[in-house]
Amino acid sequence: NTSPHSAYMQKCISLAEQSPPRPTNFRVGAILLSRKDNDPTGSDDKILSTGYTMELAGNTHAEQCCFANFAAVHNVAEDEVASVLPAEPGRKLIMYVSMEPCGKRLSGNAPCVQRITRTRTGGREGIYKVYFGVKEPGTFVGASEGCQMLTAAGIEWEHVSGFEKEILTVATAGHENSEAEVRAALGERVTNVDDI
Ligand SMILES: Nc1nc(=O)c(N)c(NC[C@H](O)[C@H](O)[C@H](O)COP(=O)(O)O)[nH]1
Ligand SMILES: [Zn+2]
Repeated sequence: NTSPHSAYMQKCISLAEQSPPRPTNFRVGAILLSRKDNDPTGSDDKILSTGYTMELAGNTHAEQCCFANFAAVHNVAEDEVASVLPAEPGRKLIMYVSMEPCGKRLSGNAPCVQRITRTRTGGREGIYKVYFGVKEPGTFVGASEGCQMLTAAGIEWEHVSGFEKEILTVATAGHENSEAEVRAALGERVTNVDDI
């Protein structure tokens, strides 16, 4: 039985490729889905929403757009998305993102970890686990703390390896010296995922 992670990571990369290149952020893609418990191949997955950086007007992140798109379909604002996310017994909400959700944003806008954590308000289970393809490089905020913040919020996360170079190349396409940045980020990649 094959794991579905690689296929979803490749889908996140194709989503990220739709993002307009900018020197001031990363091009990222995100998928929100509902997965049946004990379904390791994701054979019964239900895709709920997708998003990519700047898909929606303004300085928007992939995860933010993913939530906003779902919220819009259910006639609520993005910050109310928790109230319309499905909460079905025997199923979990899972997010795939090409890059580690941000814990801080230079713009000061709400970071995506906060948006993910917010899905758990009102006693709702919300997002259960986040899969990402690469840690956020230090370009904008230095050492990223997204996954530590997810852990602190009781949200599981997992690094899906094998796509780092591709994800970083897409993410930094609008940057001054994308190649050097990718090389540096790959160099700074921790050898032991547990050190992430
Ligand atoms: N996970 C993630 N998804 C995105 O869609 C995106 N653009 C980033 N990027 C993280 C980076 O840290 C911020 O883009 C900079 O900190 C600038 O902040 P703004 O984006 O202007 O709020 N990270
Ligand atoms: Zn973000």
